[in-house]
Amino acid sequence: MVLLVVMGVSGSGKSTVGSRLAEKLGWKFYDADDYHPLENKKKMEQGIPLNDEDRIPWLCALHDILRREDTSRQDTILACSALKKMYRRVLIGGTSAIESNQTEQPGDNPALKILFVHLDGPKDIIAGRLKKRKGHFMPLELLQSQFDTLEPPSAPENFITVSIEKSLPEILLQIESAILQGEALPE
Ligand SMILES: Nc1ncnc2c1ncn2[C@@H]1O[C@H](COP(=O)(O)OP(=O)(O)O)[C@@H](O)[C@H]1O
Ligand SMILES: O=C(O)[C@H](O)[C@@H](O)[C@H](O)[C@H](O)COP(=O)(O)O
Repeated sequence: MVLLVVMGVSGSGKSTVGSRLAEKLGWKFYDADDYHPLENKKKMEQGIPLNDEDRIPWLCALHDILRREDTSRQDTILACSALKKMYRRVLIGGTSAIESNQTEQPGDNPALKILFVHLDGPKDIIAGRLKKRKGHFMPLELLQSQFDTLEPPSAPENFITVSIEKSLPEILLQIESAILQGEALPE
């Protein structure tokens, strides 16, 4: 059973890659954008970047969704910016990750095993794609703040990095191959 979070800055391709992969594999798909409270969306629409206070409750709600799917052994893909290491810890451990600053918890609430797929690429390419994208609440001027906030995943986090300069089919194949090689099962 696999829990996969496709992460990266706005416009890196999270929703596209996540939904296509879920469709290809027959897995469940969630887009974190659908779970932002209205205030968060309004803020972003006005060109104001979100802060930790705005994001933590949203990430806790997303953790609860992943926890539920994990309990029912449902392979699941979530598209979520997850820009900071702390945000990824919340996705893994929920509120206890904030309280204890740890992801490993004993007892009946163990940390979730998540593979983070970081869609990584240069700002100019992403800006070009965002300019072409229509009907989305996220304005282009927030892209710099997304890059400023981004803490790319690093060891010992469980992650792979995928270049957004590849074609979509190549990206999907790289992720599928990482899953087959057991990258999603760190123990
Ligand atoms: N590998 C890719 N090659 C070319 N275009 C892409 C690729 N991945 C995503 N796109 C396009 O880039 C834009 C942003 O992708 P999207 O999935 O909305 O990003 P995000 O969910 O990270 O904000 C979309 O118009 C999408 O079609
Ligand atoms: O944490 C955040 O600041 C937001 O989640 C942001 O990173 C996310 O990207 C928006 O939801 C915009 O949506 P797109 O990522 O689809 O542009």
